[in-house]
Amino acid sequence: MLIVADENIPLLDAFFQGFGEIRRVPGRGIDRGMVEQADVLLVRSVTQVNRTLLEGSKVRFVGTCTIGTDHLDLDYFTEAGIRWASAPGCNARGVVDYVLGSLMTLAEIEGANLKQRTFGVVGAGQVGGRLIEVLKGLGWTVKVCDPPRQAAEGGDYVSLEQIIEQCDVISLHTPLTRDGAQPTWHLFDEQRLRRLQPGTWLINAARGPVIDNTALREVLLEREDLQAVLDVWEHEPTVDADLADLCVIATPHIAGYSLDGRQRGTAQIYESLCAFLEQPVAVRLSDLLPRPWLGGITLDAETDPAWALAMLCRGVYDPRRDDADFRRSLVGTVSEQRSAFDALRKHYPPRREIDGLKVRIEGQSPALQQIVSALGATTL
Ligand SMILES: NC(=O)c1ccc[n+]([C@@H]2O[C@H](COP(=O)([O-])OP(=O)(O)OC[C@H]3O[C@@H](n4cnc5c(N)ncnc54)[C@H](O)[C@@H]3O)[C@@H](O)[C@H]2O)c1
Ligand SMILES: O=C(O)[C@H](O)[C@H](O)COP(=O)(O)O
Repeated sequence: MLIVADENIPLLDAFFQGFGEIRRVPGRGIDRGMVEQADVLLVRSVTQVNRTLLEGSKVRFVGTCTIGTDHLDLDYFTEAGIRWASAPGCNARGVVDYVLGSLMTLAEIEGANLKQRTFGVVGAGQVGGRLIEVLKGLGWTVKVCDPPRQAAEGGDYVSLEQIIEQCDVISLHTPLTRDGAQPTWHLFDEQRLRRLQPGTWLINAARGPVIDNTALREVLLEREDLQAVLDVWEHEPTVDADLADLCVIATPHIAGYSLDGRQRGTAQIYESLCAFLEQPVAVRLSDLLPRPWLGGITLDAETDPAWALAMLCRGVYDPRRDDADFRRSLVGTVSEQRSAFDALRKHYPPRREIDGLKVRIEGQSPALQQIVSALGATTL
């Protein structure tokens, strides 16, 4: 069996060497010639997998080690009888850590009290759902917009217009869709961006085109009160450097790049391939993941809860380093900037998730206890 795989997929040998030959290729450069003789194609989000790439090839299974699937032509897969799998939820916790780290940074910059903010989460799936749980666990006010979920299950949801009118922190966690009843392409267009409440913080760690980037640049130029955090960009790996300049935090699509999340993505696709081939699962991620290294933080019961929260979140992930590295890369020609975007991602340093955090509270502090459990960390 020949497996053609994006060279940036971690643990390729550990999971897939038992199946046959693995041919590693650069994800952005995968072409017809490379996949013609492949039985299995393993990708990440940077490879467009469609008729143009696959027609006439031997590929029978496509696995994307990512949550997002907007780079896959699923209609074509159905037509061609190609089985596929994605990795739902694999790096959701990493994205939540990114949002929390960004909120702590924004709060510090603005001297804001997060308790007094109203949080709007757009998209309540694997990422948004976890984020809502954490924010509510912290006792903060959260409003949720998810029309597909609302239609399917009912529940306590608000409209996007209500999010815009009532929230001063808005975090986007929808897939990128162009068709269907609730398309998300340019969900935040110029008109909606202009209606954001004074002082709103807008966070996008979903997909770049969920916000009209040109309109956002115009609106941010006019309205200094708005703060934008962007991890994803229209036309990646090309980034509008002027827009990045106007953002309070700008990063190169690494919100979900926790080591755990990336390795979990590979593990989930391995399990799907085993199911496709009707083979038993022989390799376990738990045997491969390095030990959590965030063990053993001790807090005194007298510790200020707001300080403790910021310290715990930023101890796990502080977006300021990625922001600084990214801004330094936005120089030179467009082609140099595109290469730098990919290089920052390819050589991303290991980062662990907040679940691995172990906290000892010395004395009794219900407020600190609430924070630790809301974050999903373990109390020692
Ligand atoms: N920046 C990153 O590193 C990173 C990492 C992981 C995922 N992502 C992106 O985040 C997206 C969300 O991930 P997820 O795991 O939560 O996906 P999910 O499929 O579990 O959840 C998406 C939710 O969005 C809802 N939704 C769809 N259209 C909507 C609309 N018009 N308005 C409001 N809600 C809508 C869906 O009903 C669903 O509940 C992914 O599709 C991916 O594009 C980015
Ligand atoms: O959809 C996802 O899972 C994320 O956006 C993922 O982190 C993208 O990373 P990439 O596949 O581009 O390496």
